[in-house]
Amino acid sequence: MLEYTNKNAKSVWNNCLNFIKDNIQEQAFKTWFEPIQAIELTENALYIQVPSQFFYEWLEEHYVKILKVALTKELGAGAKLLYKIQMENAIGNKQPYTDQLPSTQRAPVRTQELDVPVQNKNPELKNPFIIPGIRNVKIESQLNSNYSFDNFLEGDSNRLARSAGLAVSNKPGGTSFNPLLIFGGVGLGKTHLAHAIGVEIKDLYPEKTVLYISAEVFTQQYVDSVRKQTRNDFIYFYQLIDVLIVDDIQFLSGKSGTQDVFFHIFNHLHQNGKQVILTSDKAPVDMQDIEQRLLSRFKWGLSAEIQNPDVDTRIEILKGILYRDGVSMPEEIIEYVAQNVKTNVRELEGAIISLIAQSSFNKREITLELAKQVVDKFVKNVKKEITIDYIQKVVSDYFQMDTETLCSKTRKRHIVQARQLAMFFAKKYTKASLANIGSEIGNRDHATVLHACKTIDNLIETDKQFRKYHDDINKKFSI
Ligand SMILES: Nc1ncnc2c1ncn2[C@@H]1O[C@H](COP(=O)(O)OP(=O)(O)OP(=O)(O)O)[C@@H](O)[C@H]1O
Repeated sequence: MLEYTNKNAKSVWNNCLNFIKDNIQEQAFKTWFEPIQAIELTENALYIQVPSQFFYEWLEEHYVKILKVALTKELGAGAKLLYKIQMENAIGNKQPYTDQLPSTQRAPVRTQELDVPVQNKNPELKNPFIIPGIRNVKIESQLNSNYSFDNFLEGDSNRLARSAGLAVSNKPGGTSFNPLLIFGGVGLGKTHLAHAIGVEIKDLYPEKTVLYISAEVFTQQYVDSVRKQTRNDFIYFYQLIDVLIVDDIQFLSGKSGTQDVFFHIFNHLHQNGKQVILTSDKAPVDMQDIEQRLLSRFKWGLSAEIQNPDVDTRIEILKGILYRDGVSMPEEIIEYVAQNVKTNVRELEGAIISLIAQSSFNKREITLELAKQVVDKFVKNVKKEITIDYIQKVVSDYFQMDTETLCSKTRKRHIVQARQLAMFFAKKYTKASLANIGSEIGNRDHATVLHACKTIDNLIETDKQFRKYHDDINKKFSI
């Protein structure tokens, strides 16, 4: 009887596959349909087995319509598709077993059955942090213990983000700040705060699995997992985390595969009351090439901005560094440095450290005169860096593309506009001729550069969003 049913399930499924194959791309068919097994047919319901929960979610997300059409053709209007999820490596059971789920038409993706902690089912998953061949289920947090709340000075510029971070640390997953998105310009302390939250949680809740990862490393791991066909392990791994901290989330921009996988991981964690902390160099509203559904999730919790610190906070930060390094310095020198290095905290740190170094190497007393020399050099050096190369880098970083793309021949509007902005800034901030600018930025002629500058002037006048791009980037050059 079972054999008879199996045979029917298979033939019904085969017919469905033939139909699906004709309607989707070959690679998608291979990836998402070939691994499926038809396992049972009861009246109007077909049970299929899929290799993972992620697989199920993907099918429901992307292929539910075509599945419905195919199955209705085979089994009539009341056709139902039911999924069984294969759980590999179950404890004490070498045989795969399944969790069962109904098909939906974008109904809730998760059901009770799926909420069973993945941990227990898959103790041997591959940890993307571990070199192949070495097994280790213990997840290292990758946190930097030098970054703590104690040495993250509070000021008006970061009060909201810092307080929200503290609240999240005290009750990870239990506040409405989930996700907590910390955003702000370069070198203002996002990474520091993100680590501090993780370190504090580890102190308060040592049993929680906390993981800090940059979006860049996350992307590399995902790409590797696709290459090595360990995508499911990758997803399982991330679903084990209690507190996931992803730094520089804007890096996911334009990477639709990684965004997709992150979306699923995010949903899993969020629905299971796990805490997600994200940092970004822009507010969600300004992120480009990030899928809407992901952006809307970023906005579920709290987006807290870190701004440039005011002079009082800069003084406190400098004092913190001096205290840490056991160096004393006259108040007027600290104030001088704080008043003159305004760009961001990283540069403030850089200036005071070079001042300390200068004085100790040259065995000179730290005087206001020495401070002036160092700061002058420091600030001037930063100014000197505005070259066409630097402009191309800043503009392409801002739009999350590489400089090759910026300079390419493409006519895609957003790339053309980024290129035109780079030309515009090159004209504004360098002494290079139009012809020179053109030849460095995409090998164009002087007329193209002239046209670019006019177009940008015009866009700044007429397009509010574009003006914001211009102003954001311009800030990076005006020191
Ligand atoms: N409020 C603060 N108190 C003390 N140190 C700070 C503060 N804000 C930033 N810093 C220090 O400034 C430096 C730069 O901070 P961080 O790396 O966290 O910046 P970021 O915003 O993540 O920058 P990026 O966008 O480049 O990644 C770090 O050394 C950090 O410790």
